[in-house]
Amino acid sequence: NFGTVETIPEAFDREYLSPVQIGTPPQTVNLNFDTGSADLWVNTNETPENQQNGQVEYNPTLSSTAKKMEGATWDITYGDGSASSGIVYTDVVSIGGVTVQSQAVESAQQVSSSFQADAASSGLLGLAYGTINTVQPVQQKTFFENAMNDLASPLFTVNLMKQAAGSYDFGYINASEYTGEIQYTPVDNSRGFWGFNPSGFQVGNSSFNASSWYAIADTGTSLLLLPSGMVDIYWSAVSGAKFDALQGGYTFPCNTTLPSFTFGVEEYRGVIPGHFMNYAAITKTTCFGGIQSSDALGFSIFGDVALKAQFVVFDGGDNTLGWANK
Ligand SMILES: CCNC(=O)c1c(-c2ccccc2)csc1NC(=O)CNCCc1c[nH]c2ccccc12
Repeated sequence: NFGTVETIPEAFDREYLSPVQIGTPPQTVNLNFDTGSADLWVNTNETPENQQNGQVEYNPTLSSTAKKMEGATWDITYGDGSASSGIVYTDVVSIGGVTVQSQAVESAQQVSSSFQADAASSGLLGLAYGTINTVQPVQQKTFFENAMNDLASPLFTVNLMKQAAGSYDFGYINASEYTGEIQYTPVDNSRGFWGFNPSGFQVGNSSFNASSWYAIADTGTSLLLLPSGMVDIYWSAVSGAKFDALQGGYTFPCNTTLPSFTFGVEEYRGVIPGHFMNYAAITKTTCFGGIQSSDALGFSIFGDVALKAQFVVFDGGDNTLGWANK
């Protein structure tokens, strides 16, 4: 079978939320689909009231198909320092008509401040490899891993848009969502991520700089995080841009016209329009850049700033990533 679900951007395209049905009768919660992690966790009736800000909850006691996974716990800390933890149920989970009968649904008994403040998001739905799922003592599979063998094709596609509704498709490739040919490239999943090797980069209409490095395709990270050498070259082409240690990255005058950023995947060239690199206004006149350094991380992250310019196929059958412009 196959299915599609819309995904809606929050302010600044900071994150994208999609409706998910959990339990019997179905309870719909809006979750952040995250190809950079592998836990499906959600605010529930067990989440402390003082750690919530109006989020819609999943209540397993109201679901006839919910089963507590005795003795199971989860505890996740993301690179930005945010964290959550709790206990585990299994229940029926459906996305866009694709149903998994027994999906591990992780109930949050603790969420850190950035999640507490995020009123629109009821949690995350991990789409990375289950090898980094945090449930103990028995590690759990992601929704996609559980659904994969029943899908027409063992893949899902990501079509994020700038300040507009996009979609996650499961089990099929919708040719109307991209232009040209899809460039497939092998995935390095040794760290549990959808890792790949870009082949170089280009700022605006300048020459292409061939280079090979390791990056991950991560819908759960907002920005495009790249080696500082590339980031410095990009921002040196923007008059008035500067590294602002207080803001923790490059800022630039909001009224500047920004150059595009092109990345290579083998022979393919993915183009990110210049205006995608304006992440958010800090003041009336100063804006924060969408391209920032990944040096502190040790690897690059193609987050939403890059992904919203592309149509990306996440193929769990042959462990490849497919890239196309749109
Ligand atoms: C900024 C979020 N991204 C990360 O922390 C991250 C890092 C990472 C590692 C070190 C320093 C900064 C980032 C590596 S892979 C990676 N990707 C993920 O961890 C993907 N999941 C992010 C979930 C997430 C963390 N904080 C949020 C706040 C709002 C919505 C979603 C989130």
